[in-house]
Amino acid sequence: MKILVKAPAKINLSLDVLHKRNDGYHEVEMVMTTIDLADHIELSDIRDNEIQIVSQNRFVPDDGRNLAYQAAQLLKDRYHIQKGVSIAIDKVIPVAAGLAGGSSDAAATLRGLNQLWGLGLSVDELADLGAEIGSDVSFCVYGGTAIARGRGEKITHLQAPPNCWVILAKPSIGVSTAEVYRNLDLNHVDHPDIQAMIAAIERQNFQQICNVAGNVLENVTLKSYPQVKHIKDQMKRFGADLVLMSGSGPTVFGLVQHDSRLQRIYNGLRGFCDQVFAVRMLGERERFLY
Ligand SMILES: C[C@@](CO)(OP(=O)(O)O)[C@H](O)COP(=O)(O)OP(=O)(O)OC[C@H]1O[C@@H](n2ccc(N)nc2=O)[C@H](O)[C@@H]1O
Ligand SMILES: Nc1ncnc2c1ncn2[C@@H]1O[C@H](COP(=O)(O)OP(=O)(O)O)[C@@H](O)[C@H]1O
Repeated sequence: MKILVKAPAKINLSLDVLHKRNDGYHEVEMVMTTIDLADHIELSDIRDNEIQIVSQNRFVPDDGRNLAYQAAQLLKDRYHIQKGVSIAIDKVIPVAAGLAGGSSDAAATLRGLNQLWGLGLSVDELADLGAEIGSDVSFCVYGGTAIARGRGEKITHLQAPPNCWVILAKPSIGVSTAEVYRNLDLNHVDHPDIQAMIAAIERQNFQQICNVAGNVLENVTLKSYPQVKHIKDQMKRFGADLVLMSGSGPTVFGLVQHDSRLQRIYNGLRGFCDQVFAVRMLGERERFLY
């Protein structure tokens, strides 16, 4: 049997880091939302009792380093599954981009194998398993829009932000999340107002969302990679309503409400940046509920 699952990327509308914890992780408070830029994953039964990763993308590991592999291994171990699976990843989300591509592949694999292997797990159980793989995996199991706390795995659902375009531009560098957190100096950060972001989403106030958005990791990545600053400046100049880096970067996203400005920003960015996407937020329309 074969199962197809969609693995959408996320952006962080706001990202705050509260403190460094004793376990080495950072306590965060983030507002995240899934966007219509997705990897497609095909899960197929195979004869041998093993996990195979198939991907055309040379940046995607095909062994135990792959987060989708880790998701399958976790389910096999926890539920004593004596079956094999082939995981074909059609990679659309740029790798090491701050868009949670690997985490979303892992989450999609958890959802898909739950079906393929008839495990009958609830979405909350899958999210708990996801937290064992990575901090962003629980959010990706649910999708939609949410506040993520703890190290990212404590999820509170929110309604979708008002409809708008999301323009993404990724410079041709990859960023290590661990390194960005390591270089963060919590004595010198401007904390975004997460409560104001939540209120703005609840009131469906697009302008207020743009006013209060912030990401404490942005300056860390900007310092090491001036290309990111250049993209930010250009996206602002072309007229995006909000311009912010997603997660640990280096992808920069712009929010735009009016269709008329979209083409201008997209074309302007394509002039000097290879990877540019214009997509919609998925909001809560495609929250995974099973
Ligand atoms: C920054 C964020 C924002 O959404 O996303 P990305 O930029 O990676 O997409 C996340 O916090 C990333 O989550 P994720 O990529 O799942 O992180 P993990 O694999 O769990 O951790 C990678 C490394 O980042 C650091 N880390 C991660 C999460 C956290 N709350 N504190 C940390 O200090 C740790 O050094 C850890 O070893
Ligand atoms: N399925 C996967 N897709 C992409 N990268 C993966 C995957 N599994 C593991 N990785 C590894 O995870 C690292 C982070 O990738 P990714 O999840 O795309 O970025 P980010 O953490 O910035 O959102 C990459 O360097 C890559 O080697």
